[in-house]
Amino acid sequence: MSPAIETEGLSKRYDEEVAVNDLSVSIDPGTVYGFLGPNGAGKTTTMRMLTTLTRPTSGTARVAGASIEDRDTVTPHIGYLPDEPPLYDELTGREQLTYIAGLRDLPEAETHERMTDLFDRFDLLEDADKRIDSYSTGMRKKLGIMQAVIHHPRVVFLDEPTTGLDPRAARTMRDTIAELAAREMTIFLSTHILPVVDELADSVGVIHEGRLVAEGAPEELKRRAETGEQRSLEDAFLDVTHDTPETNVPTR
Ligand SMILES: Nc1ncnc2c1ncn2[C@@H]1O[C@H](COP(=O)(O)OP(=O)(O)OP(=O)(O)O)[C@@H](O)[C@H]1O
Repeated sequence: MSPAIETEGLSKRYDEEVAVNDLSVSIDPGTVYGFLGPNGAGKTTTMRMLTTLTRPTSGTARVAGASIEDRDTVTPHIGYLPDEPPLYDELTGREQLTYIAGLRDLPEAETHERMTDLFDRFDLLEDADKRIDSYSTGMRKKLGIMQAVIHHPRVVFLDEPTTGLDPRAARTMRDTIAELAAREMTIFLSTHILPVVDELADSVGVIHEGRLVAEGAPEELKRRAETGEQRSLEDAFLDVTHDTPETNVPTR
């Protein structure tokens, strides 16, 4: 079974700033991979390289079996929910999804069926025909994930998917992520919300100043290597990123 995501020495430099430094990971299909790191650690830059939106300075990566240099082969197999979902404010939610499904060459009947299911699941049926410029932040986020998965991609990249959602919507988002993973979708999940990672991730990578500083199952990261003592994922995160509890790392 070839990895869903595989990177080898992936690096991105902006002038003097090394945003991502020699990143090598291998992620199996059907895995939820929690990608953690403090602000400015290199998470978004990594996701932008893996989704072919920005080119690496050096190193290679394959996503869903194709090189990220081969944008046309990669993009049909991936979905991406960036921090700010790319939406057309003047469209309605339904028009936006129809447009995206059209770009993805999804047949009309399937589009209709999946759209109805997604609007229902995220409790947006009543708002489906309202213009996006009337949507709240949480509603935009919901529509953002809907358009990231409507074509049933093999690999989906989610940047802070639960931020801005109320508790019920956050629950729906977590349930949806778990369901997608059960359907063999690979989820690359970047978030600061450690309980979400703790609940969903099969594997966790921690990036700090562009480098991968820890990787393993959440349970492994929580177990102190030397003593076997259990600690929280928050403690583990703060430890490997050399922050202290005073540095205001959001955990909810
Ligand atoms: N277009 C750019 N030009 C210059 N520097 C950039 C650019 N994009 C990112 N950087 C820098 O690269 C580093 C990594 O940024 P990135 O956005 O990947 O971090 P992040 O882990 O996603 O952070 P956050 O959690 O705050 O979203 C930061 O120091 C940032 O200033």
